Amino acid sequence: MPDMFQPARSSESSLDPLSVPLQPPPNETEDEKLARLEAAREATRVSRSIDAGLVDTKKMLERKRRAVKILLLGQSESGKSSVLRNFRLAFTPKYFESERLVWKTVIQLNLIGSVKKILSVLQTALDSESPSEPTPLTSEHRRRALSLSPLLAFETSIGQMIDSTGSGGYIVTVRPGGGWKDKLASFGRAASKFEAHSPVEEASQVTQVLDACAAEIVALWEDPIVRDVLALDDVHLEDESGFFLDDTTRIAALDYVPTDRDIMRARIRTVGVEEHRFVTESGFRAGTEFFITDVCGSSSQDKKTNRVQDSLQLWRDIVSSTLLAKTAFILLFNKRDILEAHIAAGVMVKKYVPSFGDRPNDVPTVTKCMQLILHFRDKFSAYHVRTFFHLYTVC
Ligand SMILES: Nc1nc2c(ncn2[C@@H]2O[C@H](COP(=O)(O)OP(=O)(O)OP(=O)(O)O)[C@@H](O)[C@H]2O)c(=O)[nH]1
Ligand SMILES: [Mg+2]
Repeated sequence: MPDMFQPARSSESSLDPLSVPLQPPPNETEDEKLARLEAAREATRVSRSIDAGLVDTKKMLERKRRAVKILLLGQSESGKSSVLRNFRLAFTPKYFESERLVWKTVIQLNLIGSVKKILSVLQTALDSESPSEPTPLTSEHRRRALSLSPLLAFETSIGQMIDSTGSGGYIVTVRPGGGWKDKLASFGRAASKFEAHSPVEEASQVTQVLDACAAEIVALWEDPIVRDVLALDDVHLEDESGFFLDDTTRIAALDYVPTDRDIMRARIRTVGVEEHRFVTESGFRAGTEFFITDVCGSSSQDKKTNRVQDSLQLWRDIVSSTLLAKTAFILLFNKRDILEAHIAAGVMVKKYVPSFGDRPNDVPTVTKCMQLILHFRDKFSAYHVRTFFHLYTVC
């Protein structure tokens, strides 16, 4: 038996070290030989596919290096995913069109979510009724709530189908990745034949039940007693995102197809991080490759902190990051239409931004006066010198 601890002889040391284990064993049978050769072929195939994967990865990284990369940041509900949606409408219209039916289901779910919220407030009011505190709700309200209850089951079943995380309260919340869109796409697709309990059948049922319930939903939402009960509970659905109750008749129609505007107003909460890669189909520099990363936003747990302060804090955190020292920033002052509506309703900006002071409380002053921008810019330039754009937008 050879001594394994003896140094190899010089003639052996020049051998390829792999050649020894790869040599056929002595007394190899024909079957063993075939198996060995097959294993070698398989190993070569795997090795080549790894090489091809490495080449693809290298190409992808090179493409990514040259592509436009955008990271969307902002607090929850600030409109990050809407910016992405707007972007796709403008620069990848064919893709946007292909997703229209996906958004139909999201909008239907938004509408059902609002109904669910109203019914929950009414239920609480009915449950807490006492002789000393009678509720203005009547047996007719009970009947209406009962007649609308089948709608709520759809929210659960569609949520399960798209693997909704369910943590968004009345808002659809999906896991990262496009999986939910693929499921909703098959869900919303029209089909002449469908299997029992298939997504298509369920989609058709949601549309039919919504159509059948439309008059009841409209009556519920337009009922002054219901509005009073909601207001007493400080529930203002019309100020919430994904609000479609004023459009019930149109959305619940059997032949409803969402408009671009509807799609922009739809609300679905992002969780985790999603990277979207696409090549622009039209517009400025068509053919440009983009990687846009959309992340879930967070909101301050402190209810006393208003959203402007929350955004400012987030902005400070971002601009002070040394990792982003050389990154160009685009600061979007979106939801300009909401600002206009709030100012028209008499909301005083200085209540939320004390440094706004006693300037005229009108839209041109708020948007044009650079107080907010300068505030942001000061915070911005205090840390680093880099490219900075700001835009006012409406989704
Ligand atoms: N009126 C109005 N609504 C807007 C505008 N931009 C966004 N929204 C609405 O605001 C809601 C929230 O927008 P999203 O894009 O889902 O917000 P997000 O930042 O992605 O939120 P998370 O995914 O929770 O982090 C949606 O219902 C949008 O339709 C705007 O300019 N005007
Ligand atoms: Mg989002």
